[in-house]
Amino acid sequence: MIHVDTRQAVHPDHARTMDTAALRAHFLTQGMFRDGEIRLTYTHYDRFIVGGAVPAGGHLVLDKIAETRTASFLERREMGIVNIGDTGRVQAAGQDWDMAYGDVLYLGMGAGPVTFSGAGRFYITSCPAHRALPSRLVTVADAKEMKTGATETSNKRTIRQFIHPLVMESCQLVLGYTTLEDGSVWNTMPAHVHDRRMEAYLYHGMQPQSRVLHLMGEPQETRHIFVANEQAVLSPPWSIHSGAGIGGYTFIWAMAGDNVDYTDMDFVQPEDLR
Ligand SMILES: O=C[C@H](O)[C@@H](O)CC(=O)C(=O)O
Ligand SMILES: [Zn+2]
Repeated sequence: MIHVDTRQAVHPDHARTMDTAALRAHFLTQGMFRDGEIRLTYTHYDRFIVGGAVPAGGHLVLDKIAETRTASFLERREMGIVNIGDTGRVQAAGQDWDMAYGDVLYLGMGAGPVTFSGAGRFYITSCPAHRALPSRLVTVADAKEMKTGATETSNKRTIRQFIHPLVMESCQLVLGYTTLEDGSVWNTMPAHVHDRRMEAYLYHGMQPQSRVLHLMGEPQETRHIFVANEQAVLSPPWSIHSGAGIGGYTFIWAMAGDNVDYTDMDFVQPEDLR
């Protein structure tokens, strides 16, 4: 069973009028990881898709969805998959890959139906592509690691870049994940925006009772969303995306847009946030 939820793009003038329920309905995705299901959210920001596939020992096939009106999901798209569960298998284009926890799989345009099996909890990201590039498994050892932040500023963390020009080629997709050091709580502070690219943050590795206070909105018009484990926030091009957690967490960041330049960010210092 494949379930797709569509989210329209929201103008920042509209977003600033929203109450908590409306902010959550437009920008938060909940319940993506359910046993035996593929659950996707299609956002009109850069036509990005995020979702979950939990085969729970069975097989799940992502072949096509009505929303793209293409013969196959990947006909004109590329995909990045992160396994946030136990070892599982992904099959596409006559190849199969065993994915351990934390591994990332890139599937190029035209790879055909995608089959998920095993004990994996697969986080799916996808965006339009303009040419077929080779599919590739990127393990944690292959990723580019970046240490940033400091204990004094409560934001010491490791950023791992997987689908990134320094590691491999993609069309639009840029993806990796960031893990907070014990006792550090803040991600992406100082905050930034990049109007050229939308972004999605999937928070995971959290205790069930824990929450991340995710910050969004224009830098001088911020709002917050309380996020639970395995929920994602869709970040519009005009929005900051930053957060502080009650306990430890990891978040998968994925972007699409005009460039694949990870360093292209317009920073906003804390004193300029409102
Ligand atoms: O555009 C890049 C993204 O927002 C993230 O990679 C930032 C991040 O992981 C962090 O600062 O912890
Ligand atoms: Zn960003």
